[in-house]
Amino acid sequence: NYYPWGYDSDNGPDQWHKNYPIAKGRHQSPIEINNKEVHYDRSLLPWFASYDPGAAKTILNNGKTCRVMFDDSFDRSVLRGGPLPGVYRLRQLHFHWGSSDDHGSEHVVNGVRYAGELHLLHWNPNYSNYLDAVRRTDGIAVLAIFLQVRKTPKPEMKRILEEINAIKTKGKEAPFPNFDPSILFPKCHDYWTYHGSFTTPPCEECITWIVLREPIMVSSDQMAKLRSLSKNAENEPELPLVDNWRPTQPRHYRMVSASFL
Ligand SMILES: CCCCNCc1ccc(S(N)(=O)=O)cc1
Ligand SMILES: [Zn+2]
Repeated sequence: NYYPWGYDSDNGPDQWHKNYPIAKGRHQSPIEINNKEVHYDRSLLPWFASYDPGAAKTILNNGKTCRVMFDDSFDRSVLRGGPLPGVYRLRQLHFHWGSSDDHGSEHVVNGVRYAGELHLLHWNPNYSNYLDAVRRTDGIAVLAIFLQVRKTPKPEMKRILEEINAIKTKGKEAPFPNFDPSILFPKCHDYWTYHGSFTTPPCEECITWIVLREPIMVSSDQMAKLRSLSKNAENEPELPLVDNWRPTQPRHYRMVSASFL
């Protein structure tokens, strides 16, 4: 009998491999990024995002995260440069967060956990579609940005957090027009990059990760807003949608390159 994966003890990250064997692969994400093991690669180029605000479509609570979907029917919003061989199309963005401000990110930097992590997912249009791209080692690129709690809220997060009330429960979706996610980027574009996987089932190892060194500052109230989402459907008992992060996975001699000294 089918039992959906999740983040609880009976269906959480330690159980995923039973239905998704790739979860025990050698190129899994997230990982711990330690300065001592990072390789400075001076050949790494800067990355560039050219996003069309008109590509933003809807915002959804899928019971696992809060996700904004974009029109990826052509090269309308793209990421290029950095470690990427060409342009990759923006398909969606989503978040991972904790049950309190002291944890919630998926990647961990020198032992530091952040309150959350924003993922912008892009796919390689050399492949016929997204599902084809997820079967390729160079199919997907995810730009990851840490959320750090400080007194000052990030005004650019307001637009997303205002929509939370419309998507409180699993399956709820609302229109989300005219949004350019690059307003969420930090000033500094320094990054680490390595080859890894989806951090949720099916855990395919198809992702070029681009993890920004500089976190964006959000307020504790803004994190509380994310935590006000529920993972249950409307007519079910309320279950808070929190701690939707996967613990770090073995690095297995993978090279983590840094674009900065
Ligand atoms: C075949 C279906 C592929 C899974 N598509 C959802 C998805 C997107 C992004 C991430 S993450 N957290 O690695 O960025 C996980 C799962
Ligand atoms: Zn993610």
